[in-house]
Amino acid sequence: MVSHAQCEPAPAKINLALHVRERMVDGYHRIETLFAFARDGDRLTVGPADGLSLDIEGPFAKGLSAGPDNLVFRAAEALRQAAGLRTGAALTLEKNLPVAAGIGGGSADAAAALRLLARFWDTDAPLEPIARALGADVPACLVGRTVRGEGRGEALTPVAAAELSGRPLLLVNPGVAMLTGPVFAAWDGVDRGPLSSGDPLEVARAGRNDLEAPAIRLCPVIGELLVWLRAQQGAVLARMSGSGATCFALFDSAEHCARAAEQARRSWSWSLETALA
Ligand SMILES: C[C@@](CO)(OP(=O)(O)O)[C@H](O)COP(=O)(O)OP(=O)(O)OC[C@H]1O[C@@H](n2ccc(N)nc2=O)[C@H](O)[C@@H]1O
Ligand SMILES: Nc1ncnc2c1ncn2[C@@H]1O[C@H](COP(=O)(O)OP(=O)(O)O)[C@@H](O)[C@H]1O
Repeated sequence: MVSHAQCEPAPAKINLALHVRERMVDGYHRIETLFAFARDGDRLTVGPADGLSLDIEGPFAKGLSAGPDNLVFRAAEALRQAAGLRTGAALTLEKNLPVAAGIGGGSADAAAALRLLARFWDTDAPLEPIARALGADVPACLVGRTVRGEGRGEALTPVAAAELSGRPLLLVNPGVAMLTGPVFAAWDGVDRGPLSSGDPLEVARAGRNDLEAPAIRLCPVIGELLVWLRAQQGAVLARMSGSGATCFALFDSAEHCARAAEQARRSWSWSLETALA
């Protein structure tokens, strides 16, 4: 029996809106985004060991390296070094989220590893700098609540989003892995303006995902998925997350979400019926 202290959820990340503002001199793009999290995702467990080890199980374990390049492993190594520890950990990742899907699986796993191992190793080494070094989405995943991200997405401002919590959410992936780099590279370079501020649902609805158009150009089935999601009864907002290909819909009721989820299971490669955290 795994105790609560030895288990940590790694919830799926959703970009409720993602505005691309400009290409910076280092080649990266400055973005403004509204991050939110699902109630479900991957799951990480830990047990005692002399060295560091990682096992991956679950529906998306296949093809994912469990070696030192895995973000869980990199997070564990970085924390061990920052805390000056020599202790090990036997980690098991239950990989429920598709890989390279725009829902931050790797970033969520890295953040979960930091939270879990800080507890397991009983260290108060600051986690935020480690998160920043691991990837732009990792600081937001470390917070794990609705938050606004600027810069590369790592400069965070908290958002009051109590009314979003529990909102029925459907995630759907058409079965294609999207690499983030080519999608940014296919952006047309037009700054369509900032993300507004205020009520997060209104900010999201008034916003856009500027990576949708380039992702659809690279992978037209994403456009078909968005048309399908927007036609579902009770869908109040349907959009692509991150660089895709996963798209999400927020629903006005759990019943409408369940009905769409049932259809999605028949029509699309992967889907997850959940709610916003
Ligand atoms: C788009 C977002 C939105 O949350 O999520 P995902 O789709 O990855 O989940 C993130 O900004 C993903 O940020 P990050 O995790 O740093 O992306 P990486 O995989 O490191 O980036 C791969 C490549 O994409 C390009 N890239 C990435 C981020 C950015 N702000 N500008 C870029 O131009 C760069 O060419 C980079 O080498
Ligand atoms: N624990 C992990 N889970 C998923 N991907 C990982 C992990 N560790 C490293 N990666 C690598 O990170 C890349 C991005 O994956 P992921 O975080 O799932 O997608 P995205 O950046 O689209 O949200 C993948 O191509 C994969 O090789």
